Amino acid sequence: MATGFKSIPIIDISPLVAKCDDPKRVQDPDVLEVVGQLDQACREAGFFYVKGHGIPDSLIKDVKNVSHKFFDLPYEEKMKIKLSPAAGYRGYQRIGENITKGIPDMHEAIDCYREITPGMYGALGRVIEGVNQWPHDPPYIKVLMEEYISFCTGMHFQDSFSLYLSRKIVRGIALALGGSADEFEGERAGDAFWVLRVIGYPGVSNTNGQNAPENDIGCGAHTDYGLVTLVNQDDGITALQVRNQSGEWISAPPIPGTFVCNIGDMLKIWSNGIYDSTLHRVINSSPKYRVCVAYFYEPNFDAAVEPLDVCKEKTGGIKKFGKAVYGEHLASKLETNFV
Ligand SMILES: N=C(N)NCCCC[C@H](N)C(=O)O
Ligand SMILES: O=C(O)CCC(=O)C(=O)O
Ligand SMILES: [Fe+2]
Repeated sequence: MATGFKSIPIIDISPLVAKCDDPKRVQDPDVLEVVGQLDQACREAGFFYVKGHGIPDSLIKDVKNVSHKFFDLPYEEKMKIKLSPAAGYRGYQRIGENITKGIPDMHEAIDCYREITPGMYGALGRVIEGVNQWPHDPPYIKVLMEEYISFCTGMHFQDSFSLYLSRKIVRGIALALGGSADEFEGERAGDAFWVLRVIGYPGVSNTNGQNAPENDIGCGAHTDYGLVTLVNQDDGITALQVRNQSGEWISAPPIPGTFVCNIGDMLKIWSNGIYDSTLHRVINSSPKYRVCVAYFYEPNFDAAVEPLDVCKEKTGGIKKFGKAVYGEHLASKLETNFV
């Protein structure tokens, strides 16, 4: 549950990154220290910064630079990869196209999802079947984003997984909940779905006069849908805000070299509400155009999600949530996000 937190903690996860596959990790004091910090941050804010994550700083910067280059292109150029239901909701959405609680968001974006081939998940997967639409300009955007996705999700390297940042964080969270490290492997998230949103938020001076926005909300208050989100935001602009239990909006300013990490709806269910998917929103009140590359690490597309026994025991033995299917949750969001 989000408490009255006033700031968002910073966690150096390097011991977890280095040792999370070591069977002796549960006796390692450095790993246990990180696990304790994760537990506290997830209980109090549902948000934390991660440093010591191992993703090269140059790549973190390059994906933002290439995103700026894309959003700088003329509207007609960007519309060549227009998102549509027929394209599996993949591609470019113009400013105001994404709707949050009935209000158009003042952002533009490229939405990408892990590829779903026809029939892969039967009727459940149909809405999102398709391949990602990448622009031809800037030419290297596809390669760069795919490399970035590999670092976040995992890469097969000589028969074993390596560099899988999200999976490592989720392993730490599984231990923090009192479960085994592989609680979110197998049928739960062993074949994780993912989402990448390349997002652009106009600055206030860019939208004066004729293009005056209908509102100043870059992205309205929402929760994320899956397990954990890794937010890679532009340096120098404070725009992301997180709501605490007193209803105050706490800023999450960019801290160079870190990601902002937050809990999604499926982890709220699995944890039986011990961790909450905290409401957040984006308001870019700076004159500068802001980009954010948000990576969402999700359960298996067809995962049936219900409170873990270990979490139920900790919360009085009562299930606070019924069963949800991740793919259904995503589909219901897509229906209301794009009308
Ligand atoms: N895949 C994720 N999590 N996307 C987050 C988008 C949040 C805005 C959306 N209109 C909404 O209301 O959810
Ligand atoms: O732009 C940001 O900092 C966060 C974006 C976000 O919350 C989202 O896309 O779900
Ligand atoms: Fe979000």
